[in-house]
Formats: sequence, structure tokens, C-alpha cells
Amino acid sequence: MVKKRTPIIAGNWKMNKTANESKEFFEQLTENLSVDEVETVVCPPFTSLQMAKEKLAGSSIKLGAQNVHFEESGAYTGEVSPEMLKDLGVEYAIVGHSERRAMFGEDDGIINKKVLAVLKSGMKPILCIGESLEDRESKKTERICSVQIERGLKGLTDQQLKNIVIAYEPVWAIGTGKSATKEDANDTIGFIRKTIEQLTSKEIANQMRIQYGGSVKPENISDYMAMPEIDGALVGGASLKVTSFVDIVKF
Ligand SMILES: O=C(CO)COP(=O)(O)O
Repeated sequence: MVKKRTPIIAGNWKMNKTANESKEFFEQLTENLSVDEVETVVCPPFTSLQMAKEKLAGSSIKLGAQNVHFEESGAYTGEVSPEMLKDLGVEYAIVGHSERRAMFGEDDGIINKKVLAVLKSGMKPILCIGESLEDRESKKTERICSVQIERGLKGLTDQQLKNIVIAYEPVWAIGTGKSATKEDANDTIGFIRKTIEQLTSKEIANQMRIQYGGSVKPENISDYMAMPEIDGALVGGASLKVTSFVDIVKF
């Protein structure tokens, strides 16, 4: 199936793999994967970025970060600036992952600052949004997603909006093995696109790539990718093994 927008599949390793373990992964990955039709991004921990940069030299696989601070520099112990990531060859930064929202107190205001800082540095944000199980059961999925989108994209110019990727990750589907049905994911992503259209323009909404994330595996990726609104995936657990990540990218 030819997609309207270039598919983008990103692996989010979360807090997994030492630099040495990453070395082995990237050596095997570059031996086994070369696809141009799908933009492929790997987001290892900060401590593996230098290793990843060296191993991915000359490959079309891109590097992403899992988090970033919104200030350029200063007294922010333990934080990493957009410029530091850019300098390591990082092209994408995940912003607003539900684990950061839930465990590290990131709200939509902080997330919006991060989105703007990432764009300012010349990298592209992957802005994560999605509802909890409680929100879903009380039929608040659309409300939650539209608020997160509206606040996360606040103050962006049309040009900046063209460099954004959205990841719709329903919280109840992350790491649980319970994935959203392809119809459900497609409907919610369609709703998100409509919301973006209302906030910006039809042109911007139509070109924006929106991924699905939550228990994506080699066995279900082709179902999602066959849906017209779904432009890719943000993959957690199944991105940690070269074989399953390669099978996902080759869906
Ligand atoms: O959180 C995710 C990616 O950012 C999804 O994780 P899983 O693929 O492990 O469910």
C-alpha cells in the first residue's frame, strides 16, 4: 500500500541497554536493515547516543532522544539541552511521553516549552499524547487528546508545524500487551488530525505524520499500517531486539 505521507517508525528503548549492549544492537541493525520507504528512528538512552552516532554513520537510520530540557544551558543538574543532542547527530526528540507525564511531573506547559526548544534547535519533536484507561472508560479520549494537542502545539508557526510528528499512545496500551484495535487507533488518529486542522489548516493537518504507539509488534504492525490515518509507530518493548524491530520496519 502506498501511503500518502512517508511512514515513520521509531523505537523508544526507554531505560534499557548499556553503551556496550547498544554497540551490538547497532552493528546488527545496520547489517540487517536498509529501507528508504520508511523513515526509521532509534531513540536509545542518552548514554548510548555517542555510540549510536558512530555506528549509524553512513546509514539512513536516524537518531532520536527520549527526552530533552527546554533551556539552552545553565544550572539544571542532570538535564540535557537541545544543543547537546543536536551536536550528537540527534534529529528527533520524544516529548511528553506518558511515562514522563505520569512519573516526572511533566504537564502540557512544560511539554509545549520542550516542543518549541526542540524546533528552535533544528531537531524535530515527536509529541506524545494519549488517554488513560480511566479517561477512556469515561469516554474522555477525544477531550484529552484535543487538549493535549492544543496545549502542546501552542505558539508554533506554520513552518514549525511542518516539522512535528505526533504519537498517539493510549496509556492503557503501553507495555501491557493490550493494543488498540486498528479501527480504534485509526478513528482516534483521524479525530486528532481533524483537531489539528481546526487549529491550523487543512494543508498542515494533511501533511502531519501521526504514529500509533502501544504494544506494537511484528504481528500487528501491518494491520496498523494498512489504515489510512496511521503514518507509523512508536515502538517500546519490541524495538529492543534487532529481529523484531527489523520485522516491524519491514512491515
Ligand atoms: O511507550 C511506548 C513507546 O513510546 C510503547 O511501549 P510498548 O511498545 O512497550 O507498549
